[in-house]
Amino acid sequence: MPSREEVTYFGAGPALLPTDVLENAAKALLDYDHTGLGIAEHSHRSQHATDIINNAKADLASYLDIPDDYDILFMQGGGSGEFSATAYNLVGAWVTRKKAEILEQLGVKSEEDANQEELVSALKKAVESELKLDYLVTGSWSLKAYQEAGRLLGPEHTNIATDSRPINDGKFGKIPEESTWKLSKNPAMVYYCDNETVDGVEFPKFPDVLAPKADGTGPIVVADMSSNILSRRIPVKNFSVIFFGAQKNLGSTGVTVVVIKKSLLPPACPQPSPSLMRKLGLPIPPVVFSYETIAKNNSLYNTLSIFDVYIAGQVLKKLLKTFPDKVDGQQAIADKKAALIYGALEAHPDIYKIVPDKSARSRMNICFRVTKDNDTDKAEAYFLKLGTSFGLTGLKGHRSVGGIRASNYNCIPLAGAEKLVRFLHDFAQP
Ligand SMILES: O=C(O)C(=O)[C@H](O)COP(=O)(O)O
Ligand SMILES: N[C@@H](CCC(=O)O)C(=O)O
Repeated sequence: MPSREEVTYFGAGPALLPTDVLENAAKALLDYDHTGLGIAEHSHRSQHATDIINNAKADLASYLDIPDDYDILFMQGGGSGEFSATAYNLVGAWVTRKKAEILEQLGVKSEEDANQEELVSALKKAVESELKLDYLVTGSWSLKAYQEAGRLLGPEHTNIATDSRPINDGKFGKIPEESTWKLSKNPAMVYYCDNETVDGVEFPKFPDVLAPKADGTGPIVVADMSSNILSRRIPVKNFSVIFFGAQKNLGSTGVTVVVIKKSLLPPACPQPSPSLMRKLGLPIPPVVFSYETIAKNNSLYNTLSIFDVYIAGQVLKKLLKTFPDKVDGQQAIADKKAALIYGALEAHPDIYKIVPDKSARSRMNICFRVTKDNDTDKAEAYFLKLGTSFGLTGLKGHRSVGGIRASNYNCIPLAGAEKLVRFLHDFAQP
């Protein structure tokens, strides 16, 4: 049986966690902070829990330079839960904005003062003719998010603003030119997945076409950063919502983080009443997916896994200690590891074929095929077997696409990436 030190695990998530964090967490499971009670046993209503949440929020804000006009929520339900939550909450916010516009047109101050029939009828008309959610479909996860929105709202309210497959032989692997995107007029949100884990595609930078204008106005941008958060600097100000599951670059499976602009929360933007949404034929989020409920309760509307927040908090403390220049320091290492691995693959084009186009290659999930003697299946099976025997594990591609995938998350040490690079060169020898 190999020891922890002998294995470099390149799985796509859950992923490696720092050993010292796990050692401390193991102790905290038995006795948290000399209280004689483990961290998973303490009440989520205790001061300990509140401190853990507040410290993790502050450290995340510091590490990523998240401005004060954003809130940070810890939620449950994973990435898939957020596919639904973003659609529910952003549609609610759209209705709130539209309602304010209509009330102004009607010349009344508040919803109560309006003629209800008139208001509902005008809103219904707006929903039918204008309500759209835009999706940039560049891989399996953004496709799933788009499909979920269609399931919840009806496909007539969703718009694929761009789809990578038609420009790449029916497969994901490229990001279409921004000039070809068909964005809707004032959509409830423009949604994209910054890094597609399954397909190895990452946006090289924030899309220019979505950037706010000089006066600060611009589209409402929502991004899934589940698999590349904390690995590079992001222009937080350009986003209305950023979400990510913890289990790749932040911590253990069990919490999903939402970074949300406060202007989407009360008092600036309260969600419409359930009865209004029902009259409009629009869905109402389950209360645990309501951002305003979670924000109002500082992520403790219901029982949260404080143990998972604790681990995320410990990882953040470690990152802040390791990188005085915060996420820029981590970015330099992530980029270096990715460049080394891609370099080794490119050195043997007869054996390795990198799946995505060079312009959209992910630094986090390096997807490639292996062929020897014209036999890909045999070569990949042998690659995985041999890799495992050298302690290089978790390299199998996602079951939907096959191939090999080396996930280069934060916790893969440089030495681990270098070991993979040596293996790639050795394996390529005749
Ligand atoms: O993006 C990925 O990669 C993921 O693994 C998803 O965020 C996972 O989603 P859930 O399984 O948490 O729904
Ligand atoms: N993030 C993992 C999980 C996928 C899954 O749920 O199948 C991956 O992309 O491989």
